[in-house]
Amino acid sequence: MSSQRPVLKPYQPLVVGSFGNAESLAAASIAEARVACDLIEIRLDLLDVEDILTGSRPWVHLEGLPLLFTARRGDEGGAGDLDAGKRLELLRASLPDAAIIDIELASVDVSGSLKEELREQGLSWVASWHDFEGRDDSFGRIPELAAEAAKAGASCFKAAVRLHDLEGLKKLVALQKAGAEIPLALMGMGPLAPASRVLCAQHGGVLNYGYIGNAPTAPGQWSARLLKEAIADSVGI
Ligand SMILES: O=C1C[C@@](O)(C(=O)O)C[C@@H](O)[C@@H]1O
Repeated sequence: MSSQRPVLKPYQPLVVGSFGNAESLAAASIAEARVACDLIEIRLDLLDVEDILTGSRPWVHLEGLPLLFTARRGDEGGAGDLDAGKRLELLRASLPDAAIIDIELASVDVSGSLKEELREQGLSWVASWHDFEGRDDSFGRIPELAAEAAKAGASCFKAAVRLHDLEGLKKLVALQKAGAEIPLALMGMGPLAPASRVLCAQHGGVLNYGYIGNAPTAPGQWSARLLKEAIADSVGI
């Protein structure tokens, strides 16, 4: 299976449906997923890693929707604290089914050989970055991190930042509106996450994450179906 590849363009907000556990992935139907999202994120770190490395493909029933594969590192919210070697092995195992790959900006240095394989296969990758604490300096860093992602060859820069107040929300939306040299996907986490996700989609956010099933993959995430409806109702207003 090699799924169709999404085209990332500002002002065409795509909704990404993610699964917080193996049960939610197993229970999802392609019909339900098509209603909820435009592409699916498979969080490899949240699944049975050894099974996947020995050939299991628990996402195969979702064939037909573009699949984005992520093997999240522990210090950016990943489960199991997988080392770089394991995360690379997981991503490699997913390549035949992948439409796009997620690599943390902080993992780019150890992902050289994978990046080379992606290039050979014409697969693009999203550079991601997370701040689960919501540090004061995060907003100021986003433009330089996006520039770094562009320089490393990413086709999109995605950052998720915990928001503490309305000022933070405004700063995040202003950054999304300003854009970057590559497509940008900003999103808040925490109680202000839902508001931030609709506003960022309205202001050019290309990838907008929600969950399918019974467990979010980030604090404050909407269900993908509701997020898709909210974005469809509000983009262009
Ligand atoms: O990087 C992201 C974004 C995310 O952290 C969110 O905030 O919705 C959810 C993760 O599953 C995904 O890999």
